[in-house]
Amino acid sequence: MTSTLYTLRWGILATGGIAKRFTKDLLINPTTRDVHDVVHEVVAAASSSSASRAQDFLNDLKAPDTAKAYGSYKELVNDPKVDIIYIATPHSHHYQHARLALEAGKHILVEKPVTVNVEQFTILQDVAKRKHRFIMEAVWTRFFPLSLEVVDFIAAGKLGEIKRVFADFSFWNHVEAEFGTSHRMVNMDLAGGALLDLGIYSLTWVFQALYHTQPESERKAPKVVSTVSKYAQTGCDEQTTVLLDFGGSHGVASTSIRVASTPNAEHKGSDDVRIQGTLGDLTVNYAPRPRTYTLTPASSSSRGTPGEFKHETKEFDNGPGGGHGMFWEADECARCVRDGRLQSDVIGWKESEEVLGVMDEVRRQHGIVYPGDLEKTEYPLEGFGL
Ligand SMILES: NC(=O)C1=CN([C@@H]2O[C@H](COP(=O)(O)OP(=O)(O)OC[C@H]3O[C@@H](n4cnc5c(N)ncnc54)[C@H](OP(=O)(O)O)[C@@H]3O)[C@@H](O)[C@H]2O)C=CC1
Ligand SMILES: O=C1OC[C@@H](O)[C@H](O)[C@H]1O
Repeated sequence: MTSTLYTLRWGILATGGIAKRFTKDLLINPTTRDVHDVVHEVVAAASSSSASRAQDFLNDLKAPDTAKAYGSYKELVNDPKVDIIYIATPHSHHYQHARLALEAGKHILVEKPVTVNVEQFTILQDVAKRKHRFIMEAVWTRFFPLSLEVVDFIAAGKLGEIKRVFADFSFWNHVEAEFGTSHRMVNMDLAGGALLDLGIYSLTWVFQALYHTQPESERKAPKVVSTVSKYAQTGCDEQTTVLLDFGGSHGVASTSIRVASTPNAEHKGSDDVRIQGTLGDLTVNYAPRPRTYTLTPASSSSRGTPGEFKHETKEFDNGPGGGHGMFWEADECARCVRDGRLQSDVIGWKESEEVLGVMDEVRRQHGIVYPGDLEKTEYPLEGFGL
């Protein structure tokens, strides 16, 4: 138990949608979520377009007056007051921006997916080791108390042997009208497509249940087959289903930007995640930002060993203190940096790499290649605002 309060000093790289949401969470007092060992300070933010955009961002969020606004990412990563950089640019740009921050000696939290392919992430790991700096992929879902409890429940064997996992994260959109061709969701120049943006959450649940719950030495990459429908206007994947075989246990990870389990705001379909073990079934209401899970034991008459749990739905507060739930991953960064760790156990480098490996394989199976320099590992490259 740490008795002193550790402060992690953040620099925010980019000022778009998720940067705003994450920074708002950083500014919430951790005691509102019963966290008493770490605290966060927003020291600076940078926009690639102008310092005034970064200043507006800080003002809108009511960041402390001392927070600096920069008009370039380079200035931000060279600010000696910043410990860690949160990289919130489109996925296409993560590798170049992560590299920029690491090379400047900063720890990094990189939005999902950490890079567009395994090759790029492998190089980031090498740089992090060389510089002795922390990197984590910002898969915030994994740090929700609900996720941690579900993973512990499965790892303790309480659901028996997990045989199947179905996980979906999808949006119900009129793709042509709402995303057109330039929105980052569909724009190949920004590594768009359902798989990397949303499907990563479906894969996260499959991996949480079938990979992370195994002892580290027994974790193995799954066999992968997949089907993809492409968006006619840009060629990105608009609907992807991946079958994963973990040595006889199956995962089905699906994603779509056309249809979803929430057709409209009032009416929701079934839960997004279903985990089936030999002792029972566990469903989770919503893949990225879970709030409830429901346990259903298998009928004891059909089993030698009945599960030691009852049918119940458990509800969690997924946004204490008025937040969105992104602060839990930030708390993990603070503890890892405080303790001199280069990676987290909750989403370590190997697991991010395996998930990315599945996405690489799906893209390989369907000939999806991001254009220009997006898949390259050379650094620095022109055109990334460096
Ligand atoms: N964890 C989560 O829940 C979510 C995660 N994400 C992830 O966050 C990342 C960013 O998504 P989001 O915030 O929605 O995206 P936005 O388009 O809202 O913001 C991206 C920001 O990146 C900067 N940027 C730098 N270069 C470019 C470029 N060439 N084109 C566009 N923007 C550029 C801009 O900031 P500036 O002008 O200040 O430099 C821009 O505002 C993605 O990787 C996505 O997967 C997104 C949504 C939710
Ligand atoms: O990470 C994400 O989760 C929520 C979605 O709104 C967003 O598009 C995606 O990037």
